[in-house]
Amino acid sequence: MPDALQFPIIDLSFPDRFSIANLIRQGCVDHGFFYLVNHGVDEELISKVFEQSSNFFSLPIEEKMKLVRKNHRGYTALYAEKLDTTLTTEGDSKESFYIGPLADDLNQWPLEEDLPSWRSTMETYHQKLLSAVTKLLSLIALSLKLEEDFFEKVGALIEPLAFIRLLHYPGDLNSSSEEIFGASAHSDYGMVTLLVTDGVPGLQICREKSKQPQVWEDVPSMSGAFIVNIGDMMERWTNGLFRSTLHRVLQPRQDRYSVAFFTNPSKDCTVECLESCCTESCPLRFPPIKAIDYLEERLRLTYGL
Ligand SMILES: O=C(O)CCC(=O)C(=O)O
Ligand SMILES: [Fe+2]
Repeated sequence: MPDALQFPIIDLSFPDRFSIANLIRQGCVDHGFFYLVNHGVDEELISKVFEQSSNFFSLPIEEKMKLVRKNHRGYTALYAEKLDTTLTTEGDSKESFYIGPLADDLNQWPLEEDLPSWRSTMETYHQKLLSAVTKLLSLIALSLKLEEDFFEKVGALIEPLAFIRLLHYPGDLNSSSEEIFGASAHSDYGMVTLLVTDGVPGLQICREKSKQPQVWEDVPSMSGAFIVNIGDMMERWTNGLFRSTLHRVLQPRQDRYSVAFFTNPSKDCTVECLESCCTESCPLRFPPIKAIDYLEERLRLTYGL
């Protein structure tokens, strides 16, 4: 058995930004994962989000299906999504709910009389997370020896395509198939993801995607911390220097809830290899691509649209 994973702990309030940036670099190069503490998002708000998430998933399926996913917002039922597109089995044993950018009016919301304060809780969470991610991205820019406002300057943060995903993995499914996962193996598509779980284990990473047999290691959750992981678009920007690590969630034996916050660049932002990351010994791996084109292609593959 490999030793338990130890990711760096990044303290967003730490005054020495350069030493924090170095630690971020280490986390992103070695694992593509780190923990984030003192992120400015209240415990109380996080608890409210979990409570409201459980309120929604407890509704009868007919009610949930009224908000079925459209424009990548709303409800996705159990087995309806398969993150590992190579698997031939039925989909992942989770249900989820997406809430996208607040400004464009595409979100779907439960009625206020059914779930009071649901919408306002999620909107507050979206705003708070976006502000934490914006601070984090300035440190990520420093960690890449760029100016702190690099991601603003390239237009990634004009109207970032940021999504909350509420997740529920039912614990009572008793599936006999070993091929069914809560969330099958995947990497995230965007720049960074901030994840918080209810502490029920299940998340695992595979650090060497192409090594066979694959080695999967448990990711412990840390109370009060976000688990942060690098997504594919950041991997493309850094020509693979920062890893977008394969991860999955095992089917839990008890109910498991988590909340992911995916940050993708604004739709017209071009994701192209940083000059400092393309060298003779590390030639260009990914051509430039517009964020929206990349995201839509990945969603098409996942949802088979
Ligand atoms: O629920 C988790 O712990 C991870 C979820 C995840 O990886 C995802 O939604 O992309
Ligand atoms: Fe993920």
